[in-house]
Amino acid sequence: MNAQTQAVPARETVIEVRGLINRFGSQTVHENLDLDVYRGEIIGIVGGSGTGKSVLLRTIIGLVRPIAGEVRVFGENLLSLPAERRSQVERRFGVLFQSGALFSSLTVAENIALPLIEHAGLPRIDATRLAGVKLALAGLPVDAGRKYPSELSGGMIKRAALARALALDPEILFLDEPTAGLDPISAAAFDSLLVTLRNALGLTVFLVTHDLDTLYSTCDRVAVLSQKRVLAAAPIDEVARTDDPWVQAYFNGPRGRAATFAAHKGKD
Ligand SMILES: Nc1ncnc2c1ncn2[C@@H]1O[C@H](COP(=O)(O)OP(=O)(O)OP(=O)(O)O)[C@@H](O)[C@H]1O
Repeated sequence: MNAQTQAVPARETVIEVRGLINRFGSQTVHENLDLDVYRGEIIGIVGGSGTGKSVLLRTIIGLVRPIAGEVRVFGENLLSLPAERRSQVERRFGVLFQSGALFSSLTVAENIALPLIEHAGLPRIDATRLAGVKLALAGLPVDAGRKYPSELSGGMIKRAALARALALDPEILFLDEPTAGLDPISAAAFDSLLVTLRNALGLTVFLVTHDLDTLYSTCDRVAVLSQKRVLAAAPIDEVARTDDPWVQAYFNGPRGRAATFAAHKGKD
C-alpha cells in the first residue's frame, strides 16, 4: 500500500444507480442515468426545473418504478427484491418531502411517534418519550411537541418533519428542497443543523435543492442533472467549472457568484 492509498480511505458506495430510464408517456425524464452516493457524504442534486431531481429521489426510495435500470442500495438491487426484503431496506431511509407532509390532525410529537409505533412496534408511551429526543435532535423546544403543525412557523415545520424523518434512526436521509420557503436565517440554521447531524450520526444525505448557499455550506459533492443524466458529480468548485450552459448560468450568474464569495469568505 502506498502513502496515497493510506491517506485516502476507500469510499463505500451506499447508493448505486445504473442505466436508469424514467418515462412518463412520451416524455423521457432519465435516459441511462448513472450515479453513486458514498457513505457519510452530503450530496446535493441540482438541475434546471423539470430535469428529474425529485423523480430520481422518488425512484431510489421506491415511489417511482423506472422503465429500466438498476438501483442498488447497501448492495441490494431494490427493483428485484421481494416486497418484504425491500421494505426492510427502506426502513433504513428517512425522507423529508418538500411540503413537510406532517399530519395536520396530529400534534408534532404524535407525528414523530407514529412511525415508532407503526414500524418499530414501540408502545405509545415509549414512542412519545423517544419523539421528545428526536425533537431535541432537530433543534425544537419541548413544547413544540404539543403543538399542531398549523401552529408552527415554516422553519419549525421543516425541523418537525426532519425529526420525523429521523424517528427510525435512518442511515440515509433523503431531503427534497428542505430550505424552500424559509427565510435566509432559518435556511442557514437548517443547513448547519444538517451538517451537525451528519457529523454526529454518520448519516448519508441525498439532498435535492436549488439553494446555492445550502450547496456551498453543506455538500461534499454536487450532482448536476442535465440532458436526462448526471452531467457531473464532484465537489462544488469542480462542478462549477463544467462546460455546460446551465451550469455556467447557475454557478457563475449573479446569485452563484454571491454564494461562492460568501462560502470562500467564510473559509478565510
Ligand atoms: N407522476 C408523474 N407523471 C407524469 N409526469 C411526471 C410525474 N412525475 C414527474 N413528472 C414529470 O417529470 C419531469 C421531472 O419532474 P421532477 O419533479 O423530478 O423535476 P425536478 O427536477 O424536481 O423539478 P423542480 O426543480 O421544478 O422541482 C417533469 O416534467 C414532471 O412534470
